[in-house]
Amino acid sequence: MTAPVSSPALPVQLQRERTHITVRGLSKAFQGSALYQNFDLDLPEGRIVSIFGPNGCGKSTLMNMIAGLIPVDAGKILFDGKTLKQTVIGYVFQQYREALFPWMRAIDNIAYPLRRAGLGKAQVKARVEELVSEFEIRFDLNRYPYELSGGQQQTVCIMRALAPKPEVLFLDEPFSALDYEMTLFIREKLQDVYLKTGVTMVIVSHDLEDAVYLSDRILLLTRRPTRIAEYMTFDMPRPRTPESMADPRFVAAKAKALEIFQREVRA
Ligand SMILES: Nc1ncnc2c1ncn2[C@@H]1O[C@H](COP(=O)(O)OP(=O)(O)OP(=O)(O)O)[C@@H](O)[C@H]1O
Repeated sequence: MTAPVSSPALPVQLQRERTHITVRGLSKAFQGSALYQNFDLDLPEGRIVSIFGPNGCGKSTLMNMIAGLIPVDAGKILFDGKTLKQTVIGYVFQQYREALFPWMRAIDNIAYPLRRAGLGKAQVKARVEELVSEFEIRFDLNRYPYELSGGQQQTVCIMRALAPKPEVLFLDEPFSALDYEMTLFIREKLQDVYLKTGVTMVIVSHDLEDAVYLSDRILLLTRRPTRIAEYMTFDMPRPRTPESMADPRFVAAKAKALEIFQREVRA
């Protein structure tokens, strides 16, 4: 029997892996200095991939080129054979405080992309209610962003990004502005959403623990001009919990990633 492709609860090795995003011949330079030269990458469908590497190696630039926020100098990026314009994506910014519209209640922030896409009142309401139930929201979404905690604001950002049912969710350092308690909370929410929807996720991370915890694959980058140092697979079963961090498989994966990272930093 063949395992279904989109069943994130199954261990990765039991599932067939399909490529979702294909990056070919990507080049990018800033002020004449090459960051990426003829860079190739495949990102799997229905998986969580973290991007990790030395400071300034181009983690955010890579994700932002794939998400269409930064133009490429050369190269081709396709989503299941389609262009970015033909693909629904979601994006979660690092600075949640600046990402939400302060003049809109949380609920209107979440509904914003749906209204922009022209959905009717009833459809918007139904989708927002679905998200509220998926996220098991227990705070008042009629509040304005400034009335919410950092973790609640980041939750609203993630709900807004997921509202149009994106094929890919991009997250740029989603935990870096959060304290540890909130980091654990948001990680759990992201994992829940992933288990429920199987959405492909790409996460840029500064923190090795974050990079390993949620991921099926960890993309370790070199110093610039940036290449792939290693594209690790981490197939520890889900759901992962804070206790998973003491699991020998987690400890070993983190140690391996750290070793590669240190090698690259010293290179
Ligand atoms: N708009 C820009 N103009 C000039 N240089 C840029 C620009 N954007 C990024 N860079 C340079 O490109 C390199 C990669 O930047 P990027 O932010 O992608 O790296 P990063 O790995 O995400 O960094 P960090 O670890 O510091 O978050 C850095 O050296 C940065 O200074």
